[in-house]
Amino acid sequence: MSAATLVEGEPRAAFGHVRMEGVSRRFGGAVALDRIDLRIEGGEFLALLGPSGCGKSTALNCLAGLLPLSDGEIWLDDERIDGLPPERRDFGMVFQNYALFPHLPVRKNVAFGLSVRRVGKAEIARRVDEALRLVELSDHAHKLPGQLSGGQQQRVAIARAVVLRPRLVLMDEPLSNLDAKLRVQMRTEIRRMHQALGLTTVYVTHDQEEALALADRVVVLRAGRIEQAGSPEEVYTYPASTYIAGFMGYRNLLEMRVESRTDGRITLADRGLRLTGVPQGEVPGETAVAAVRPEDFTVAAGPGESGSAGSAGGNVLGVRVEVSEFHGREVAAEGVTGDGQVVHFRLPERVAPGTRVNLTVPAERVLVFGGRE
Ligand SMILES: Nc1ncnc2c1ncn2[C@@H]1O[C@H](COP(=O)(O)OP(=O)(O)OP(=O)(O)O)[C@@H](O)[C@H]1O
Repeated sequence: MSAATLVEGEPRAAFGHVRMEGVSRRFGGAVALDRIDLRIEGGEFLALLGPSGCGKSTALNCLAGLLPLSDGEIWLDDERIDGLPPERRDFGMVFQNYALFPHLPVRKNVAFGLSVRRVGKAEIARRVDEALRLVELSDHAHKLPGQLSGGQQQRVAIARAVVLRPRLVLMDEPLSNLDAKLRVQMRTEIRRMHQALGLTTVYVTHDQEEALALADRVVVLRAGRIEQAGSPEEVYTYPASTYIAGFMGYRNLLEMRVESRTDGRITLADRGLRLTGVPQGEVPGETAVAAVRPEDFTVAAGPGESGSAGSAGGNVLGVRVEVSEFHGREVAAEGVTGDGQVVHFRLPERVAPGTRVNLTVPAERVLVFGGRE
């Protein structure tokens, strides 16, 4: 199989791990990365996730050697590498803008790095053939980049990086210029290729779905610091803060007064709403934030009042539907409580604005955080 022969005779990961230790990067007075400690295991697929400006690209560029560090060190096993120029790190980069040579055909674009490294002609031909087969572009080898679609160009960029058998592949939002359908297709291809080649990969994205789908481990950055790191399942199920919860689909972040605490549960009340949920860590203050995913609300059958015990053994909220949007398999809805609190939820079908519904959500699906951060 082409994917296997591309790394024939080589270990799946050419090192044990890469470590960033206390890495900071400042631009003038602005701190883009603030004392990052991160260990990337050989063979793993790690996603750096966060909103625009949180420091993702800076972290990647520091790893690549394109940006010098303001503080800290980068190690590859026992070798300190932060002083090495990019070409001596032996890492491959894939950017969102492909950065292909427009005047060179696909084949020469992919061969370029090998020619620079003075690899023999026969060896170049063999490895380029394999890389093109891997990204399913063998039939397009003689075209110029301008004659290819965006997705095909991005596949050339990926082939060009992996053909060098880099120790680490660094990808900076490689799919962000593609349309939604192609993005999902390419995502699967990148995952498949990682499974076949086992190349250690660091992948920067602001798209939580992409990070969760691709990565073995997700590292969420906030203002230059690591806010949470864990498997996709961990970060999705147990977000460490309201910031992460907001990223992981907890669209309802309701700041409310703490009313009572009983063993393992906490009840919040405000604006005609009462919600009982599970505290996430310490919740010491008089106010807290209840985080609920829209899809965790279900529409209750009978009439009820906000705060009464629902059949789900949890919470009941009465809301007036303001907007309901058809999304194919489901209807996304926005409603308000009697006291004007906006709530996002799902409906089985579209309803007229003004319709009153009762929503229930079990207490286990309500995460309570110590405050909006
Ligand atoms: N060359 C630079 N000069 C000055 N400030 C910079 C420079 N590069 C980045 N920054 C600042 O550092 C911070 C982090 O930027 P970075 O590009 O790493 O964020 P990002 O998370 O990758 O964002 P995006 O998703 O928008 O690319 C931002 O506040 C940014 O304005």
